[in-house]
Amino acid sequence: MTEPAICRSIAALRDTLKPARMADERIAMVPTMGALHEGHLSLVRRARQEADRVVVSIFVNPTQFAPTEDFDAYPRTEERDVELLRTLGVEAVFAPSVGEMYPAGFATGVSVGGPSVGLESDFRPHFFNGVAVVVTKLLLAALPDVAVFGEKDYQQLCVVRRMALDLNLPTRIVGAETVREADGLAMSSRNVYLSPDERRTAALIQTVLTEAATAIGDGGDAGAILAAGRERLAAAGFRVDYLELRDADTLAAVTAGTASRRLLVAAWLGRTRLIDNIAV
Ligand SMILES: Nc1ncnc2c1ncn2[C@@H]1O[C@H](COP(=O)(O)OP(=O)(O)OP(=O)(O)O)[C@@H](O)[C@H]1O
Ligand SMILES: CC(C)(CO)[C@@H](O)C(=O)[O-]
Ligand code: BAL
Repeated sequence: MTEPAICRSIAALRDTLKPARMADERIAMVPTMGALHEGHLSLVRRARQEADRVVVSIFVNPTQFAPTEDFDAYPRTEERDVELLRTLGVEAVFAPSVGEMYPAGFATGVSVGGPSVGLESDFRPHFFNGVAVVVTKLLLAALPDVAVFGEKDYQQLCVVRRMALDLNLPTRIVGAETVREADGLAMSSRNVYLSPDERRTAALIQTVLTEAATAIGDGGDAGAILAAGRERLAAAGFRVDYLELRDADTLAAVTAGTASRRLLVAAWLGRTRLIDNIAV
């Protein structure tokens, strides 16, 4: 059991990490919005394999939520989160206030093109600007050697990779596999919004993804397969934002030269928006 240092300020985080840095130890960061589940914990375990010290950030970032979205309702369970992290040997938990991250008069943006175009951006146009600015700030606060992000948020992972490359950030970005419930539903902090009925239906997302990925991989007509997938989800009560096939590296449209493909989905079940993806 390690007692993680709870750092509320960037200065406190840097002080906490200083001895490790002076000793030339490797530092890994896992950025989260808290309400931790097994998916997050798998990222922490991965981070521990990659480095000597692990810092986990817990920050519900207001700039990636639209005014109509669930910033206020987003689950906040810091005490329980720290309890879970205690068992995993985490050096520091960075849990700043909004004021610490966004001082009065904050006026700077980070805007990423390329993989942020389309998909999530068509439905959450503010989202990647908010993610890009906060991830930049988190990485500059901790200056980790490695940062671990989940493939569950596949487009976010691609955007962060692009940004780290373009801005010469001194952090290697590592993607970690999606952790799923027994019925295949991707773990997500927002799954707690689902009613028992919706929770049962939610597993259909993974079924549709795997069946469509297999059919497309076998050479089927992607357009027809995706249309059938959208219809199947709609018939079960989902409101589908997108179910699309993209280049797995750039997230551009698939062409004859595309080396690897990824199928990505976002769909609403009642008031809960679920996302998932799969390699094809
Ligand atoms: N099931 C999962 N498997 C692996 N990584 C995950 C999983 N769920 C989330 N992550 C990763 O954890 C990090 C923090 O994500 P976040 O705190 O937003 O959790 P979340 O469960 O995705 O919540 P939300 O419901 O807000 O999408 C991200 O890199 C995200 O991709
Ligand atoms: C990367 C992140 C922590 C930035 O707020 C968030 O988008 C998330 O939890 O995936
Ligand atoms: N998991 C990504 C954070 C968000 O949806 O706001």
